[in-house]
Amino acid sequence: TSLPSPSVTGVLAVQKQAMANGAPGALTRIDSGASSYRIAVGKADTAADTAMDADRRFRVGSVSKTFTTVVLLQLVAEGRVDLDAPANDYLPKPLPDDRITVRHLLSHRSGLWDYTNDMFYHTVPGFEAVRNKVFTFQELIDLSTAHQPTNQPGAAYSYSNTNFVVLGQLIEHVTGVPMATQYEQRIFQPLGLKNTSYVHPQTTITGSYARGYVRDDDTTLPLVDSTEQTVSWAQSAGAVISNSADLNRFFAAIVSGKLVPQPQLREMMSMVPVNADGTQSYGLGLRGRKLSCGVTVYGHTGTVQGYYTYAFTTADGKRSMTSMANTSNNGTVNTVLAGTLEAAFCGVDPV
Ligand SMILES: C[C@@H](NC(=O)[C@@H](C)NC(=O)CCCC[C@H](NC(=O)C[NH3+])C(=O)[O-])C(=O)O
Repeated sequence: TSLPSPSVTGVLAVQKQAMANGAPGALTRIDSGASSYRIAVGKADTAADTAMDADRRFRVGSVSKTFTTVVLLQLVAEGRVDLDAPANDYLPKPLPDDRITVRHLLSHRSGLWDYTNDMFYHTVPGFEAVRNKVFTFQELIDLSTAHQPTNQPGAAYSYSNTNFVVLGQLIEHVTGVPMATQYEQRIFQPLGLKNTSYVHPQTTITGSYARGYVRDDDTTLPLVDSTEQTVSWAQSAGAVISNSADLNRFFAAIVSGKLVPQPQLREMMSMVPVNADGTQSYGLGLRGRKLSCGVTVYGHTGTVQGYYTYAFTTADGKRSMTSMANTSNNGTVNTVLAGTLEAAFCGVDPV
């Protein structure tokens, strides 16, 4: 199916609206066949008054979950992990419920409590308390299992960072190889993702990058520069650094079968609706969004202190889009930024 041409004016309008609602800057890159569009507004560094540009690196937050999923599904294809086996078969310390399977973790159906609900109840104090901390996977899992589950295993979709922290621990326990090496050898190097890295627990972003600014719960206070942090509170659930070109290439490679063999890709892209009107769905470490022009795009969103990300591609990988606004704890900006999907894939110009 041929898509409408991307609307550059539509992307620009959405990015300006994001700035009007408090984002210091925003960027979008669209790759469509042989054409690339790079659109940026505002500032990458407000103190230095540096302009944003679409090639800058940033923290991708939960888009990291798809990187972790690719590693896991490669292990499934290698016969080293069974999707429907109890996760406890592969963990150093058992989860409280033996009925939680690997698939439950990948599809956010385990019921494991999301420890970030407590950790970031107060946004800036919560962030300041952990920004230089280094956690083990087990410490994060223990924070979660101190709470009752949100649902019986498999009974409901309940998004939780804990699921992908458990998957990081599972991958390291099964292979004896750290996540950083897994990402590097199985994804970054084979795809030539030169602007993508996993430097946990280092706090700095190398190369050309955008600084991120988290908004205080008291919105009258100035934004807090949240660029330097370990992201140890998320790790395999949110600590990857990348840029728009690399994320576009990553998602196009996934749906084109370049990273995950067909049998596992089919599992990954078996989407379950997660909202009332069915426009949003979740597969295995993958979000689906049905847009106004009838096309469904596949990818992931990300929220980490200072950065909102949308990274999606068409089912055939022929058109990909990544957009980022360098603020967070600002629901309006997050919602407004989703408009880049309509502009990029449906040619919608909101003005
Ligand atoms: C939802 C998103 N999830 C992620 O990207 C994961 C890694 N991030 C979170 O769970 C949010 C952590 C708090 C952010 C903080 N918020 C607060 O502290 C709220 N009190 C902030 O906005 O910076 C996704 O999957 O798309």
